Amino acid sequence: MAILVCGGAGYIGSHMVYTLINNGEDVVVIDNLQTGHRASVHEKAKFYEGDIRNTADLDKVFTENDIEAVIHFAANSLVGESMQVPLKYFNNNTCGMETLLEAMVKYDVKKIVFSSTAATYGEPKRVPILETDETNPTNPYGESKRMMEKMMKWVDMANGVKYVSLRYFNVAGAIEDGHIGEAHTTETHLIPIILQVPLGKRDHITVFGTDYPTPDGTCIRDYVHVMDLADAHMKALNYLRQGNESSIFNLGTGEGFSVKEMIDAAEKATGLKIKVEYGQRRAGDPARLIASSEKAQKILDWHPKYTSMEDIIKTAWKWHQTHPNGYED
Ligand SMILES: NC(=O)c1ccc[n+]([C@@H]2O[C@H](COP(=O)([O-])OP(=O)(O)OC[C@H]3O[C@@H](n4cnc5c(N)ncnc54)[C@H](O)[C@@H]3O)[C@@H](O)[C@H]2O)c1
Ligand SMILES: O=c1ccn([C@@H]2O[C@H](COP(=O)(O)OP(=O)(O)O[C@H]3O[C@H](CO)[C@@H](O)[C@H](O)[C@H]3O)[C@@H](O)[C@H]2O)c(=O)[nH]1
Repeated sequence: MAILVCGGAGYIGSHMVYTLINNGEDVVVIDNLQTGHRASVHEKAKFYEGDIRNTADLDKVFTENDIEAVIHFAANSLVGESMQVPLKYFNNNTCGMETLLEAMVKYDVKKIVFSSTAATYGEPKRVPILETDETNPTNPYGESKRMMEKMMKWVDMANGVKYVSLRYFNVAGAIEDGHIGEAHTTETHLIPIILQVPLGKRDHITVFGTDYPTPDGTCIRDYVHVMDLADAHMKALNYLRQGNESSIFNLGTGEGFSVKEMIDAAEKATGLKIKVEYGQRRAGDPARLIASSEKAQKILDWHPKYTSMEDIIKTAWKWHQTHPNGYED
């Protein structure tokens, strides 16, 4: 039987496909390539160019393959954009989940591992954030993902589709050998933007806000390596295979780093000076997001290998240096 990876041509999805294949799994990918890259998909995976909102595309995948479980990455995920065009997020993310779950029920597929996000929490009342803390999303992206979690809960109760929802904090880095990595045409993430400066693609990095209630005034985030994340998905899949109940897990390292600290770490990782300018806050940015991943540690036995920001950035740097134009190289 095969694992269906929805959005397997994207940044995190492509790392997941490699990890699954290295673990001896058969993999089928469906991706509409709106932000993904065909070249990022492992050659041993069976690839379908299709849209998860299209029932006919899903029928084809589920009838031509014996699918054991789904790992679901396919989504739009730009926080700022979601504030401008919320319906795009409710359509692709929330409606996409509806058609996918419909197909899973129809074809009797009873396991799903889902990409959720720290954005489901909104502005946290305390850090580190626990899975049982309140969810009050402050943007349509986080809201769409929270709605997707709730849909899975009801479909579990009605149809017995078991889920693991993984709430990622800030995903970063690339596979160690640097042959796949983060290649978003519209890049908003901090680490790739910082690295565009030493790559000569950007004159400086603008730090969004220096007046946050943090020790150096810049926002604090919990950065987790993409390969550690893929490892957590393998563990979540095996957790479902063992017949366990549906559950939600945070995925982060449990340690926060400020934007300034990340720029310092990037200077060390690249050995190059990075020009910085200080700007206004970006709307919707919480001051501090740090995960408690104790639940994932205890129940999934997940222990992230990467805890040094310099090491995480070194893997991203290797990818960007060898692929300055992403998959166009
Ligand atoms: N990158 C992060 O820091 C982060 C943090 C928390 C959660 N997430 C979540 O992880 C997932 C993957 O994120 P990413 O950074 O790899 O994004 P990405 O844009 O690189 O990957 C998403 C993939 O899904 C595909 N896709 C989108 N809509 C589709 C549809 N309707 N049908 C078929 N394919 C579709 C895209 O073409 C792309 O290949 C997303 O669900 C995102 O919300 C990401
Ligand atoms: O040019 C830049 C880009 C970012 N930042 C700051 O860097 C931090 C991290 O920003 P970014 O990399 O854009 O990540 P987040 O906005 O924290 O969001 C990511 O992490 C969330 C979980 O924490 C996920 O929900 C989102 O999908 C994912 O994009 C924030 O304080 C930004 O204000 C800058 O100062 N300058």
